Parts: sequence; structure tokens; C-alpha cells
Amino acid sequence: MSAGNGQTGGGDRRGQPGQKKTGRANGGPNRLDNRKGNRPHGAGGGKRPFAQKAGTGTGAGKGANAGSAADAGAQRPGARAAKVTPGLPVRRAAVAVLGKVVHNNRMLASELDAVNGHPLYRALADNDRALLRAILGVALRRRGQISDLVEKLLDRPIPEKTGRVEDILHVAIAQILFLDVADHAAVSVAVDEAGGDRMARPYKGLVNAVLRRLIRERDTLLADQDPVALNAPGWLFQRWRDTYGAETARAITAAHMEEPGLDLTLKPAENAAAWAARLGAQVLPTGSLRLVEAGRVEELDGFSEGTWWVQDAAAALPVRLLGDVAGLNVADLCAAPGGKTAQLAAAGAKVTAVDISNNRLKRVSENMARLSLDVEILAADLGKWEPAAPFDAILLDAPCTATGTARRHPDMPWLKRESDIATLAEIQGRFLRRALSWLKPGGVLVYCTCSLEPEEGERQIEALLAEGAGVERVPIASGEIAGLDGLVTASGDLRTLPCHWPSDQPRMGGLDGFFASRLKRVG
Ligand SMILES: C[S@@+](CC[C@H](N)C(=O)[O-])C[C@H]1O[C@@H](n2cnc3c(N)ncnc32)[C@H](O)[C@@H]1O
Repeated sequence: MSAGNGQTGGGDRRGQPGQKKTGRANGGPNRLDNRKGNRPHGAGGGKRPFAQKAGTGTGAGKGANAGSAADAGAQRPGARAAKVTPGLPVRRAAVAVLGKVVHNNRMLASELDAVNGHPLYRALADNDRALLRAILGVALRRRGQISDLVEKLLDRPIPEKTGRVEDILHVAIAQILFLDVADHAAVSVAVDEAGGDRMARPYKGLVNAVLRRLIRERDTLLADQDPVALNAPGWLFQRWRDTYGAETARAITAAHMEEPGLDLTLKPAENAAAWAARLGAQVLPTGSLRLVEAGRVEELDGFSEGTWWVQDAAAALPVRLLGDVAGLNVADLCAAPGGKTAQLAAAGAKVTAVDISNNRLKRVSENMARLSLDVEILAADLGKWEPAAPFDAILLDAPCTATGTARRHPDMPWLKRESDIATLAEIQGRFLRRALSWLKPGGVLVYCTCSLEPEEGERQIEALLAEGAGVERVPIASGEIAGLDGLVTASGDLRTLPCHWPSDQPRMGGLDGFFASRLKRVG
């Protein structure tokens, strides 16, 4: 499975209403400012999977103000239909979408798609959609912590077939602990929701009791947790410890707990400083723009004129390793939704963009039309496709576990299994060798993945070079690209981590985890 790390379009991104302030960890090179940030630390054990036990407590405060987006600091769009508990539709939708993600392995982005997403989400007004995204963002970023609390708050397991009880509790706890939603409102709506679900109804009192106890004991319960260790699946946290060391693994997970800013890539002819001033953005060391509060992407200056596209700062780096591509025939393999395609075309390359997914290629077409860029778009399976003629240069952004994108896709860690890594690594190795055979002699290929797992990055290149297959690495030279200091490995490859570029302003820090290596065909 892969994630669209190059979000080129407007998408459905807006500001998140009512988020409570949370801390962040620091670590890694290239701080964006000179001050150290704070991160709350708790004592306590490691990650435990969700578990249910029964509990005790007092009755819910019925008649509480269980409001909607307005409760969380956003404006309400207008009066609601009579006899619907205020705030219930958005929480019901949040519970339904959370269930799809964590029980049915559906990607959050698919469920929140404005056209094909979950019907309960699509039925919501704009402000309620923003509230739902805020709730689910927190529920997934803090999933380990919330699961640990539910386990501690219950005395014995809830029987199976309790409907949505688990998800109702998670959505309510996310609001109570991490969003500016009134406690009584979150409890009241959660209880009403359980009451409206045939399977969950017998556990209405339990939901009420658990949430009431959470409110009473929150300080003690939170003080007893180690959020950083809890908020990644245990197997993944252990891998990151093994690969990067304990301190960096903690910094990675801490970065995932923060909502990231919005990164934009400008067309090369544009003036970054002038656009930063116009958009209220910061120019990042590598030239991308970063906005802390974006609102609706489609309403930002320059969107309709096609001046820029949405792309994480790390995702913008691999294409730059190809150097000057003006006039070259370049294949962009695994191209959708087209962030790197846009970079190549805007730099003057003659681009052939290939991807297996017709749906995702539609987004490439839409994005290139908005950006007035001309590219050839091909739907093909890289396992079978053969080009008519070799290319001067190739970018291969191979399908991967996307564990580097958890800042922007907080569902990602919870959707993965450890076995996915080997499955995808086999595909990556195959595609890499095929793609190299499509290069002209002397041609350059950049291989990249948005994964933190070395099997999908460093190990691929080591294995390839060990074969002596007419290919050599072209290491990234010091100073070759401004801002890359600290992001290049001893072998000359690119390795970015979510904890790089830490900042006291959480949304200003971090970048996606990417690996990229530059290879030259010498045979
Ligand atoms: C990481 S995403 C690419 C992101 C894109 N390069 C960008 O910057 O916007 C990986 C892509 O690989 C595509 N893909 C997966 N398997 C493929 C295959 N067998 N052949 C071609 N493309 C494939 C997926 O559809 C997905 O769009």
C-alpha cells in the first residue's frame, strides 16, 4: 500500500478548529529556530493493544451542551433540523469513519474524500467536516494513549459484538483530553450515540461511567503515561529504535503526534520570498513554503493561477537530485497524484508519467491542467510495461509502506503490518531493476520511497550495488542543494526523518520521512 505523498491539489485541507495545545519533542539536525521546545513526559509502560474491561462510575449529565463545531471554536453554519442532538451527526460520522480505518483497514484520506468518501462525512456541513477531521486526527495521533486509558478505565473486557462502543469511547476521549470540547458535551453525545446503536445500547451506562471516571482521574491517568512510547504500534516503535536509536525513535513518534503545517512547492520562476510574504508563509531551508494556518487550500492566493502545488518539503527533494532536466526525456514512474511530475514538467522536462491507478491518474490530469503543465500520462503496471524508447533520466517513487508520512496520514502506522515491508521491498527491488534497464547509457535514475524502513531504502541500494549490475551511485555532494545539510547519509543518499527541522512551533517543524538515492547507468 502506498500513500500519496505529493498532494498537489487543493484536497479538503482546512484549519483544525479548537485543538488543545500539546507539546513536542526535539531532536535531529537543522532546527528552524534556536529555542528548545517542550514535550510532556509521563512514566509508564510500552504500547499495549486495545483491550476492554468493564467499569464503574456515576450517571451522565443529561441535557448538557453537546454542541457541534461551535463547541470546538468553529462557527456553526446555521440552525440544525429539529430533534437531532446538536453535535451528534458529526460525532456519529467520526465514529463510523474511525471504525472503517481501524477495523476495515480503509485509508482515512479515502473516507474523507469529498466525492467518494464516507456518506456520513459527505453529509456534513463544512464546519462539521473540519471538526470531524480534528477529532479523527487526534484520535489517530493519540490512539495508543487512548487505548491504554480505555484499558485502565475498565475492570473486565466488554464482550464481543458491542457494536461501536470501542470507537465511541475513542472519539469521546480524543475530545475530552485533546480538543477544546466541553467535557459534559462530549460525554452526553457519546452516551446518546451508544443509545442510538442497537448493539451498543446495553453499554450506554458503561460509556457514561468510563468517561465520567476519565474526567475525574484525568490528571493522574495522564501523568502515568509515556505518550511517545504509546502512540506508535509497538512493532513499529521497536523497529525505529533498532534502526535510528532510542532517542531518535522517540523524536519520530513525538513528531507524528503533531498536526503538520501546509507545504507548497512554487514553480521555479516564482519569487519564494515574495510569495511567502503574500501567503504568510515561511521559506524552508530547501525552498519550499510552509504555512501554519492555511484555511481552504483552494482559496489561497495563487491556487487558481497554478503558481504552486501542495507537496511536503521532503517529497520535493528527490526530483532535485536529477539536476537540470530541461529538455530531457524523463520518466516519472509511480507518478500519481503528480507532485513530482509537476516539478519535472515545471523544470522543462518532457515527462512521461506512469501509474497503475486510473483514479489517481485523474488527479494527475487535473493537477497538470490547473498548473498549465504539459505531460504524457500513461496508465500501466510497471511489472509488465515496456517503454518504446529509453529515457535520459528516470524518477522511481516506488510503492512503499509510507511509514514516513504519518505526520500527514496519522492512520498510516495503524494500517500497516510488519509483513508489508518484505512484500513491498520485493516489488521495489523488481521495479528498480526494470527501471534501470530503461535508461540510456550514462542516464541517471533517482529511486525514492516515503518509508522510514531501511529495507525499502538503504538496503535496496546496497543489494543492487552488490550485484555489480552496470550501475553506480552518484553521491549527493556537500552544498549541492541548499538546506540538505544533515539530511544526507555517509554514503551520499538522502534520508529525511519526521523529527528533522524541529521548531518550537509544532506546525513549523518536521518533514516527511523519505529515502532517495541517485544512480547512474554505466553499462
Ligand atoms: C508513493 S505514491 C507516488 C507519489 C507520486 N510520485 C507523487 O509524488 O505525487 C506510489 C504510486 O505507485 C503507484 N503504483 C503502485 N503499484 C504500481 C504498479 N504496479 N505500477 C505502476 N504504479 C504503481 C500507486 O498507484 C501510487 O500512485
